[in-house]
Amino acid sequence: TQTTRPQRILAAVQKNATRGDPRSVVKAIDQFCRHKEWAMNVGDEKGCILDSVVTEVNPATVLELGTYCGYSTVRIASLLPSHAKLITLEFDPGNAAIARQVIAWAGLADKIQLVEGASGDWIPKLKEKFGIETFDLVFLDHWKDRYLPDTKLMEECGLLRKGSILLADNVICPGTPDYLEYIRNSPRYKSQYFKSHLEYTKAEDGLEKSVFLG
Ligand SMILES: Cc1ccc(Cc2cc(O)c(O)c(C(=O)NC/C=C/[C@H]3O[C@@H](n4cnc5c(N)ncnc54)[C@H](O)[C@@H]3O)c2)cc1
Ligand SMILES: [Mg+2]
Repeated sequence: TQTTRPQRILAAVQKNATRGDPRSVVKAIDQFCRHKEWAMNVGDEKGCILDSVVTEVNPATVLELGTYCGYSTVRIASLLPSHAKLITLEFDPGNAAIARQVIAWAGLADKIQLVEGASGDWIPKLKEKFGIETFDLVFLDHWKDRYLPDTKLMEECGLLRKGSILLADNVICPGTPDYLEYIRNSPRYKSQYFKSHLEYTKAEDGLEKSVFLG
């Protein structure tokens, strides 16, 4: 019977990556997606920008919207300080199941809380459920029409503090026009665009980094 793309990604990790070595998991997925089968991971080029933002922010609390197979989850968590926690939301059960195994292979299960459910349902519950005050860093990489409503929801739920960083993937391709318009024109954010390319291709894409000003 036919496997799914996430299942093929997990197989590539289990075949080519070293257990407990997050960077080898990242490398195995990038190799597979570059040479065998494209997939919507943030990828290595934008991944290096992601790494630099994570290293600069050195966050104690991270929220990721849209786990998919766990590529960026593992990439971010591999750079976090020991006490830091990453919560990642994924509503597709198949993707969540694969991501859990990718995260386990990387040896990062104790740093990552994968929540199976929709961002709109879960963002209002994160404080009470996980004892989170605010997030130091949010990585947005889920359905592009959810970036804006979920950002407004995070504001309303008091999950952002002065200095919280939002990092959004795909602001050019597929594109998130309503989010960009809002975040670039809001007096409550200071934004910066990092030009790059759509993962594993030559098409333009980029990350938008925004600081919440309170
Ligand atoms: C035209 C065109 C099409 C596609 C591309 C290529 C391209 C390149 C990229 O980097 C991309 O990130 C994407 C993209 O569409 N990403 C969507 C990612 C979804 C994952 O997140 C999950 N999810 C989606 N909404 C939610 C939600 N509310 N709560 C919880 N999980 C959610 C889904 O279950 C998936 O696991 C596409 C480029 C150009
Ligand atoms: Mg993306």
